[in-house]
Amino acid sequence: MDKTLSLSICQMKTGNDKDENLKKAGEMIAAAAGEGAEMVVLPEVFNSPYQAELFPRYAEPFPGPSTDFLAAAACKHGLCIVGGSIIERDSQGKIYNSSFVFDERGELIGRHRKAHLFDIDIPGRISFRESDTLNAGENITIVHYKSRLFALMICYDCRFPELARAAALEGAELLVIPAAFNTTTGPAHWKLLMRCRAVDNQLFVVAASPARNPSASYQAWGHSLVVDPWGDILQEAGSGEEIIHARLDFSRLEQVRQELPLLRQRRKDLYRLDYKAPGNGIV
Ligand SMILES: NC(=O)CCC(=O)C(=O)O
Repeated sequence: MDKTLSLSICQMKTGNDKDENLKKAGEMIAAAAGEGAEMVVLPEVFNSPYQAELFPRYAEPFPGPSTDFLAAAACKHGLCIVGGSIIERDSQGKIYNSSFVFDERGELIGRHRKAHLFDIDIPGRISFRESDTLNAGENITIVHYKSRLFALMICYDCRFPELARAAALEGAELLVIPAAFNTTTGPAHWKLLMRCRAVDNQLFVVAASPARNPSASYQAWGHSLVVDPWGDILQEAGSGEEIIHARLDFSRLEQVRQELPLLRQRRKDLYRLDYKAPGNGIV
């Protein structure tokens, strides 16, 4: 079995025009494919502005224009696309922040609805309430791809270590996290959290941010990252639009887990994590 996975993160600048956002994503996916990516990861809410009051206006069903676009792009370039996230409207009219994953045949292989909604209030700095317009997802999401298991989380989900630990206990070797931290919490916590999740669970972390857009109401932090199971940063973007590439070598994960066998050394007689059985989120 091939022990490597070549992946790219498209740190794209998003704006108000959905068609333009899809066009930009298409160009960046094509460029990543040209570099040999087997998996391409887009940022959180890659097709619309990240602005809670606008979510209902940009929401769309599955299947819909954005997921059709992702499936077609995956098929055209013969790679797996983790389609960042979009605002998904279900058949009852409820909306979610959802990530859809398509394999190289354009088949849906996973969907994660953001489980922890981003509701924060740091006076004078940033206030955001996803729960004013969004519903929370109810599942831990693990996706099979090329004999590997990866967990899907969306942005604020990464702050909840139990979610990542549950995924690791279920065999995930990679956390894929479409995200959009901001210029208040980003410099303080972005890299720290991504490295912590990697080190706690001895797995790869791939975190995809939008590029900074000075005219947006929400200033994304950027700095998309790939972290290895030792906590080393394999790649980091700046704040502007760019594509970063990394080759994940899963023999490194085996080595770290063998040399420092944390997952086996847990004291299950002292503590225990209960969680709902994960799935691929496809209903
Ligand atoms: N989109 C989000 O969930 C933002 C999360 C964030 O910025 C944080 O600090 O957490």
